[in-house]
Amino acid sequence: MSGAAASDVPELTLRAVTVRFAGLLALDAVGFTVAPGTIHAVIGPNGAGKSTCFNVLSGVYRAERGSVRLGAHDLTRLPPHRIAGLGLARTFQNIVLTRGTVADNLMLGRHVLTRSGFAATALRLPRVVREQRRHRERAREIAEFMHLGAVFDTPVALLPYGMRKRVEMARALCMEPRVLLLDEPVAGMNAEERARTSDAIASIRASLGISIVLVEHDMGLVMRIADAVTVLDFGRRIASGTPAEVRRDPAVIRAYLGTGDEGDEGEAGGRHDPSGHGDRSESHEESR
Ligand SMILES: Nc1ncnc2c1ncn2[C@@H]1O[C@H](COP(=O)(O)OP(=O)(O)OP(=O)(O)O)[C@@H](O)[C@H]1O
Repeated sequence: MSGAAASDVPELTLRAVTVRFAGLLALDAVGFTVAPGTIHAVIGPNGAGKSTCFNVLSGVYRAERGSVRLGAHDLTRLPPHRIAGLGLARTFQNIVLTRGTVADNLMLGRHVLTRSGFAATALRLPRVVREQRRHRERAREIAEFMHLGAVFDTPVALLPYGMRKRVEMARALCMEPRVLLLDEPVAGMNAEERARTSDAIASIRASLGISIVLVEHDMGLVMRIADAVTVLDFGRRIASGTPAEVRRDPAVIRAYLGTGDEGDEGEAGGRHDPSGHGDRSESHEESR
C-alpha cells in the first residue's frame, strides 16, 4: 500500500520537555529524536512518564518548559486538532471501539482530510459524493492492509478485542499521518493477537515509511520491532539506544528490578524484566 513518501516524513524532536503535576515532576527535561521512518519505543516502569510524554506529543498536555518540533513546525503550544492536522495521529491505550461498522470508524479517521463543508455535505453535491467515494475506497484499502477487509461492513461490537484494537490503528492510519503514536497497542491481547499486531506495526513502517512512536510494556515486542528505544524512569530519561544497547544498560536493569537489593523486587510493583524474555503481557491477559 502506498503512503507518505519517505522525504515527507520529518524528524520529530522533543527537547528538554518538563511537565509538573502539583509539584510532581512527571517529565524532567526529557529529550529524544525520532528519526524519519523508524519505530521509536518509549519504555519504563509504571509511573515513569510514558503516557505524559504521549500526551505532550499529541497536545493533550502542555509542556511547562522545553519544545516539541515536527520538522519545521513547532508543536509545543498547538492544540490537539492542529497537531493532528500536521500529520501526527495517535491511538489510545484504553479505548475499545463499540459503535458503528469498521467502515464507519475508518471514515471518522478520514474526517480530518474532508474538504467539503457542512452545507455541501448536507446537499450531497456531486463533488461531495465523489469525495466521499474516494475516502471510502482509501478506507477500504487501509482495512485490507490491516487484514480487516473481510469485516469492513461488520459492526465493531461483533469483533474480538484484538481486531477492534486493529480497527483503532487503521482509523489513525486513515488520517494519513506522517507520525503514528501507538499507546500500548498490544495491552490486553492474547499471544496470537499480539503477534498479528506486531506484524501489522512492522508492515506499517515497511510499506508506508512513516515514523512510529510506541509506548509498550511488552518487552518482547519492543525488542523485536523497535529501531531505537528511550527509557524513562521517574520522569527522567535514563537511557537511549538500540534495543540491544538498552537491554544491557545497568541503569535500565536497575530501574526495572528496583534498587538491586535482594527482596526488593516485590515492592517495586510494575517493574519488569527489560530483556524481553519475561514480560508482563501475561498479566494483561489475566486482566481481560
Ligand atoms: N493528570 C495527572 N495528574 C496528576 N498526576 C499525574 C497525572 N498524569 C500522570 N500523573 C503522574 O505523573 C507520573 C507519570 O505518569 P504517567 O502516566 O505518565 O506514567 P507511565 O509511565 O505512563 O505509567 P504507566 O506505565 O503506569 O501507564 C506518575 O507519578 C503519575 O501518577
